[in-house]
Amino acid sequence: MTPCQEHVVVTCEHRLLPSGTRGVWGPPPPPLPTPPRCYHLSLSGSALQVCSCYALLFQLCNYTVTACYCLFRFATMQDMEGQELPYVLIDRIGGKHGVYEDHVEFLEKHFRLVTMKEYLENKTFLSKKITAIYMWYYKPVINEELLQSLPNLKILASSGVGIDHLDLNLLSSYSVKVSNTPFAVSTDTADMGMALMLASSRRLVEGYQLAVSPDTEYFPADWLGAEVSGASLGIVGMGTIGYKVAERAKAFEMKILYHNRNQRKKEEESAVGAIYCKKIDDLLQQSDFVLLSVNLTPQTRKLIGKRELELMKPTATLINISRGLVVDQDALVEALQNRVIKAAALDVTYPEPLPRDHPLLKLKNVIITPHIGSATKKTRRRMMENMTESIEASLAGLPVPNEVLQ
Ligand SMILES: O=C(O)C(=O)CO
Repeated sequence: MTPCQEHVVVTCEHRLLPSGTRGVWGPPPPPLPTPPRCYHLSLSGSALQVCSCYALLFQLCNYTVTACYCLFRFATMQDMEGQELPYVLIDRIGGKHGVYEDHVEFLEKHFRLVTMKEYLENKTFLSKKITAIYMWYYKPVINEELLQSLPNLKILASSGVGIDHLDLNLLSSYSVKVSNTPFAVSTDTADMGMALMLASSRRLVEGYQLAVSPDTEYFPADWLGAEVSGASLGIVGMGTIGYKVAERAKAFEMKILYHNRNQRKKEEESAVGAIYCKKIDDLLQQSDFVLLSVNLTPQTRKLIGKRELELMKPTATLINISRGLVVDQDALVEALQNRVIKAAALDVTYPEPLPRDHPLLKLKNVIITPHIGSATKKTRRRMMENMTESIEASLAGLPVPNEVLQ
């Protein structure tokens, strides 16, 4: 027998569960007032394997199993015969901001996907059907008009960890739950922080330009980088991503300082050798690299301004993998032009992309990447799977994995 999937929950009932009931955690629903009958469930692939595995188990225990209901993660599931898949609104498939084409096959096993275009063309029918929004990279844009038109909307699953693009109060006023994918993105985003730190300190972009330019002298003595190994790193925002950066920095034998709303547990600090700075100023004054990995909130908006940049060492580099608005960008341009700090490495800016004539694009001591912290194939797939799980759990009335709580 094929082994069952992880996280399988099965309830067996001698009657079919009421129509519309999906998998249930906890006690089975009350029996229906109709006599027991044998029902055929249309299940395929791993769902069937899970069911037959449990059916056998219950038969062995002398139960007559007529309906076997299961809910499981990461498994192919086909609904009961005749029962519709949940209608889920997406912006579009493919293109610049669309759901990835190679995710569609998976998604369509779980949902009836409705693109924005389709929705607008057939609003009367679809507005009552849609119970979830799958928000892939900030699309579709959510506003009051859309929320008003979707009376049965239960959940908005947003890709990535940042939720600064969402009005949580508005969503909650429509009783819509929100989920994100913080754990799926943390490893890659931490890697990106390290990549930016190394690229900036060792002048990788300039080095590349030098290497491909036939006219430039190759090893000028004044063209040296700074060491990452052994240097001090100040992490502002020690959440999942910040902590993963610390784990990586430990391998580079860096001195790690961090500033966070709450101090981490002692054992977590000692595992990476991180020292807590209650005051951000202390971290700014002592760090060779300052890495920003905070969420963008009203409290962190322009957290790093002229005053904070002036507190940093003139040899320091600012790395931003959080959100552009955490930094006062005008103040940063000025600080970089006047060598108040040495350099900046930014995966995020505002706006994104920057206008082509923006001064940040002209400075040699800046490297910029186009917000690619989580941009790997594996991570994007995991994000999509996490979003699917959250929608399914929410529609089944179960606790929602990665629910964003206000
Ligand atoms: O997940 C997010 O919000 C990111 O910006 C990752 O880079």
